[in-house]
Amino acid sequence: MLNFQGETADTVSDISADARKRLDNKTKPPGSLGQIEAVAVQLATVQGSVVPVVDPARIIVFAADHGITAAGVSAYPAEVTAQMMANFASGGAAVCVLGAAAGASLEVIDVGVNADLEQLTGVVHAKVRAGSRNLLEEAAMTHEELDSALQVGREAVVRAVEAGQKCLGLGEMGIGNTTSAAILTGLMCGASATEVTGRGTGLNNSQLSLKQRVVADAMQRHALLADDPLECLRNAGGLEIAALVGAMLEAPAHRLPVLVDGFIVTSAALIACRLKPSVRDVLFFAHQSAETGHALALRQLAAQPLLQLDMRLGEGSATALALPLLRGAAAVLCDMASFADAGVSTAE
Ligand SMILES: O=C(O)c1ccc[n+]([C@@H]2O[C@H](COP(=O)([O-])O)[C@@H](O)[C@H]2O)c1
Ligand SMILES: Cc1cc2nc[nH]c2cc1C
Repeated sequence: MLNFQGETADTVSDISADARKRLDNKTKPPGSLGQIEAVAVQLATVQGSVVPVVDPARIIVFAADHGITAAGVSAYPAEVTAQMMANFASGGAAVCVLGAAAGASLEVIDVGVNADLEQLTGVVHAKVRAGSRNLLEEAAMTHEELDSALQVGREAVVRAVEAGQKCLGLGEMGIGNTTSAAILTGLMCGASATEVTGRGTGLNNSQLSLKQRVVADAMQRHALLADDPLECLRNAGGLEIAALVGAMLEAPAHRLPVLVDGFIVTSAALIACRLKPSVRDVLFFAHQSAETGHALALRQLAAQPLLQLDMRLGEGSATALALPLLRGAAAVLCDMASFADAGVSTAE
C-alpha cells in the first residue's frame, strides 16, 4: 500500500518504530509522558522524521454564511459572521489573541460571507458565493460552488507550505454552521438528530427543539446520500466546511500535521477521512468541544482529543491552545537526553 508521497506502509511503520524506540531510550520510564508520546510518534510519522518540527505554525480560519439561518437555528443574527470578520482583521477575536499567545500566525479567509468585505485588509478574499443556500429547500451548493470552495481550502494549504509553515491549525466562523455540522455528523456516524444537535452559540430549550426538527428533516431528506460524502457536503454543508475538507485533503501530500478545532471542523474531518483515509494520519484533535455530538464524532474517528476545557467557540481557538502540546512532543523527541547520553541507569 502506498502512503504519503509514494512511501510504502513499511517505510511509514519503520519511522513509527524508530520514533517509539527513540522515546523509550529517553530518560523516563517507558510511556510516562502518556498521550504526548503518541503525539510525538504521530508527528514523526507524518513528517517522516524522528526529529519533527512544528514551527512556524499557522492557524487558518475559513468563514462563510448559511442560508439555513432563515429557519431560526442560531441564537445570533447572521450579520455576526461579517462583523466578526472585521474583529479578526483588527486582531480582537479570541483566535487572534490566543494564536498570538501561542506564537502562531493567522490567516482569515472569506469563502462565503454574505457581505462585501473587499475593503477589509488582512483577510484573504476568496468568496465563492455570498452564503450557502437554505439546505431545507435546495442543495446548499451547486457542484461548481463545491469544487471552488474545496479549491480555496487546497490553495490555503499550498500557500502555507510555500511560506514554510510546518503545522496548521484549522478553524471556522459561520453563524448557523453547527446545523450543517450536525447533519453531516449524523449522516457520517449513523446517529440520530438528537444525538448530534446541540445549542451552538446558546439556544434555549424551545429553539433547540426547533433545531433538532430541522436537523432531523434534513437528515431524512439526505439519508440516501450517506454513502456519498461529497454529495452530503454539497447538499447539507457550508462553503467554509467545504474549504476545510479541501484543506484536509491537501495536507497529507505535504506531510503537514493539522490540528482540528471543534465540532464544525471535525464534521469536515469526517467527510475528508471518508473521501481519503490517509487524511486521518495527519490529524490531531485539539479538544473535545462542549457541543453535543462532538464526542460521538471524535469516537467515530478514533480520535483522542488533547484538551477538554468545555470550550465551544470555534475560530480555531482550541488549536492555539493545543499547539504548545505538539511543540512539547516534538521537543521530547528532538532534545531530551537518552539514558546513555545522561548516564542514567535503566530499569532492572
Ligand atoms: O467549535 C465548536 O465546537 C463550536 C460549537 C458551537 C459554536 N461554534 C461557533 O458558533 C458559530 C455557530 O453556532 P450556531 O449556533 O450559529 O450554529 C460558528 O461561528 C462556530 O464557530 C463552534
Ligand atoms: C460573537 C461570536 C463569536 C464567534 N466566533 C466563532 N463563532 C462565533 C459566534 C459568535 C456569536
